[in-house]
Amino acid sequence: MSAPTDYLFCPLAYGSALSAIGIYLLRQYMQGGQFTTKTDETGRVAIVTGCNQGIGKETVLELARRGATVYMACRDMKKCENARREIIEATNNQNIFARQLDLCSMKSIRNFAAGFKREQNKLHILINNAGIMDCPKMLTEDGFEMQIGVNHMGHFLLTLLLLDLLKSSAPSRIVVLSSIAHRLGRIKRDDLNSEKSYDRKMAYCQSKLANVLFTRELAKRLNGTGVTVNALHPGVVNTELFRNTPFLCSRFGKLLIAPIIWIFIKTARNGAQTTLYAALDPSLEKVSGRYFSDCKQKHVGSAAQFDDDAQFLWAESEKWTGINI
Ligand SMILES: NC(=O)C1=CN([C@@H]2O[C@H](COP(=O)(O)OP(=O)(O)OC[C@H]3O[C@@H](n4cnc5c(N)ncnc54)[C@H](OP(=O)(O)O)[C@@H]3O)[C@@H](O)[C@H]2O)C=CC1
Ligand SMILES: CC1=C(/C=C/C(C)=C/C=C/C(C)=C/C=O)C(C)(C)CCC1
Repeated sequence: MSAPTDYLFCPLAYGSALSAIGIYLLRQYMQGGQFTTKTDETGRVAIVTGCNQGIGKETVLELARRGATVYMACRDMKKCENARREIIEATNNQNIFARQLDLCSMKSIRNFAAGFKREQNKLHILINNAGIMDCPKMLTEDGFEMQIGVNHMGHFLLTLLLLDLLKSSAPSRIVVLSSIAHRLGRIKRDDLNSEKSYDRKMAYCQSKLANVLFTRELAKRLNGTGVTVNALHPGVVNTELFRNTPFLCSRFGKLLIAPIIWIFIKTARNGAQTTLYAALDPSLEKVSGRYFSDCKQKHVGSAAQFDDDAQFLWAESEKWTGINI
């Protein structure tokens, strides 16, 4: 009979142990940079859009732990209330509020901003987090293609409606959740609303490029006001964002692809780290118009460096949403 220690010499056991350690280390590495700087956010007021789940919820949780007053701006009030209750229970911060905001509707956005201004006379942090990806062709209430409508136009209107409050509360920050996908995007000057043709993947990439171009143009316009605006890629994060991505949501995807992706994909908590860094890190107080990933400044894609595209998008966004500053 062989002794149990004989297994130590079995190549198969060695191989498996080394693979398991390798997979573990790779997964740890892929979780990315952590925001560990201690800050006290007591007395600071924040809005986070689309935060009943995913990266947004984890962002609110950490803001709440640090003492901030947070307005959770969500389209589904039942999901928002549940998340709010969980966050209050976990942090004992009672200053967390749930308010309705549907970025598919300019009326809802205007109602949210007006309601917020009736309740608060300060706003220090605006986090444009809500997003959708890969959806079939749909239009918002106001006739915008859904991905450019929610991811860019809705946040454009919301930000401009809140800008006076952000300015009077300076130093204050705007954080825009973009994506590495902006690198594949192109601003379709002749068909921004995808009326001539619609490709669901490219529509997402265009909307995330719009996030970076918006950040670029807004940073210029805010120069000297004490309000900064930065964009970021949170990493590839395990959230409901993939709900419309068929190859991942199919049985095949869940059984065969998901376990491989699991190695590379961040948890929502780790996906929130770059947002928290951009919103809170004291070293970024005067940094504006930049793009971050893994809690570090990164270069934007070449399509995000065209000032004339940024100005075109700004002018179109003003036209579509009927607001200008
Ligand atoms: N996960 C990832 O790998 C990556 C994410 N990102 C970006 O991060 C951000 C957060 O996404 P993530 O947490 O991953 O995704 P989730 O799908 O988990 O969260 C998105 C949130 O946005 C909300 N939302 C969607 N549509 C609207 C709307 N019309 N009005 C208001 N809220 C809305 C959703 O609400 P509801 O629950 O009601 O649907 C949800 O709370 C997005 O901007 C996304 O583009 C960027 C790169 C990679
Ligand atoms: C398939 C596959 C991957 C998945 C990549 C994905 C799914 C990227 C998604 C990016 C998104 C959604 C950006 C959103 O804005 C990894 C993890 C790179 C490596 C292993 C193979």
